[in-house]
Amino acid sequence: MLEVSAAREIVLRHAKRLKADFTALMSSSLGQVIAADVASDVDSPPFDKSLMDGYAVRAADVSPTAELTVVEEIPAGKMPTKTVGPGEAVRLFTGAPIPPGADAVVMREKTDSPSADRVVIREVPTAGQFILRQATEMKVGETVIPAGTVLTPATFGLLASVGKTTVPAYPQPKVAVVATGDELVEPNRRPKPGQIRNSNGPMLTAQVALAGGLPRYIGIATDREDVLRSYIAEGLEIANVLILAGGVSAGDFDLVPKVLKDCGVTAHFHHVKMKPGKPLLFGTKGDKLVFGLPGNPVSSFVGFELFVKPALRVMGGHIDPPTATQKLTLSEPFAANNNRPTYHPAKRDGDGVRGLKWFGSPDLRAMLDADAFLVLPPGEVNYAAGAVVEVLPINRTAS
Ligand SMILES: Nc1nc2c(c(=O)[nH]1)N[C@H]1C(S)=C(S)[C@@H](COP(=O)(O)OP(=O)(O)OC[C@H]3O[C@@H](n4cnc5c(N)ncnc54)[C@H](O)[C@@H]3O)O[C@H]1N2
Ligand code: MOO
Repeated sequence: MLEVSAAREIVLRHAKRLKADFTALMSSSLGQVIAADVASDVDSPPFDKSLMDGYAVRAADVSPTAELTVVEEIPAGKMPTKTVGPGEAVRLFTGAPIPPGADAVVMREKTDSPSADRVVIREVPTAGQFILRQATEMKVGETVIPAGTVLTPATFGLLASVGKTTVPAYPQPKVAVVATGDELVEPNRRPKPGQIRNSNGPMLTAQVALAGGLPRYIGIATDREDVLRSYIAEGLEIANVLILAGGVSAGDFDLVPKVLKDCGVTAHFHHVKMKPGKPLLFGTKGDKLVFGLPGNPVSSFVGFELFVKPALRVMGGHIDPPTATQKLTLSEPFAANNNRPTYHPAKRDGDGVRGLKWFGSPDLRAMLDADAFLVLPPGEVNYAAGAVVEVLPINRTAS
């Protein structure tokens, strides 16, 4: 059976970055990755500008208690029309251009104004003070946002300052989600005897969104080949990635592997040496990726984190698949005995981590507090508090 690392390599070999397209700067594009370097079309600031409200002066002119003639007033947004000569000052405001001749700004609080055209300067300025030189932040033609940058609020602001309202970016992969199983009803229904609610659908669509994909929930496919076939066909039609949850193991009603094959999907693996989530299937049809996640909710969750999420990150143009594990110290003793490498729900605890109480793959409730998994080797483990363990962190929210 394939190790997790080998299975992930197979997935990543098939996950290709999507073709970049122009994206408007809207909240829905936050998190997308910019596909080409963005250069500035302006100097910023475009002129030497004042960092304070006050007076532009010639530093060499100003002795303690110098009185200067105010020759002009420059609000932000206006250009100076006069040169500051000896014994002269210009009244100006934060953001206003520095007039020629001046080489320092004195804050208004350090001055007195005996009349509209006179100012007494009560501090001796150093040359250059409170002046932000032209192009300190960026020069015309300079690359200010390299390809690979993620669209964040700061990126939006920077793009706006260089005149961009759209930018080439990798699209978010579209991900169709299908739940399978005759026992399932949607969450707004009361389950009848033998039924349970579909928790994987909402959980997986949320995981897709958090991983930077665009979820498209298709519905619950019953355990009939024709129904499953039509859901699979729809998913393959509308999305870059199709996720099915349930129906992938060995039962008579576990139809997913067979129907995927009928639909032209080539399976690359169908079992991974891990717990939970062993009967996980990965296949492709052309450039579409297909994941058959085992139906137990925590199996689906772990399968998504380990295999679907790295694929979505690559497809969305992210540079590093964000599934690296970390070494953390256990804050409490932890013991387990599993026959396969196991991902056990855990919670980070200060600088350390602790294993959560969990009875296995159907126990989604244990995930309520989880923000990581302990990555446990197979066999018996008996760790004391303070032992260093491998941990797979998970994002719980967008922040
Ligand atoms: N003979 C074997 N039986 C099983 C094997 C095996 O290798 N041989 N593997 C076991 C393992 S491990 C897992 S995990 C499960 C996964 O099986 P399936 O993917 O076929 O999942 P189902 O049988 O459809 O469901 C399993 C379990 O999860 C519940 N479920 C399914 N979908 C949802 C959903 N959308 N929301 C909430 N709960 C869901 C379902 O009712 C079942 O209880 O197979 C073992 N069996
Ligand atoms: O691996 Mo299954 O996911 O044990 O429950």
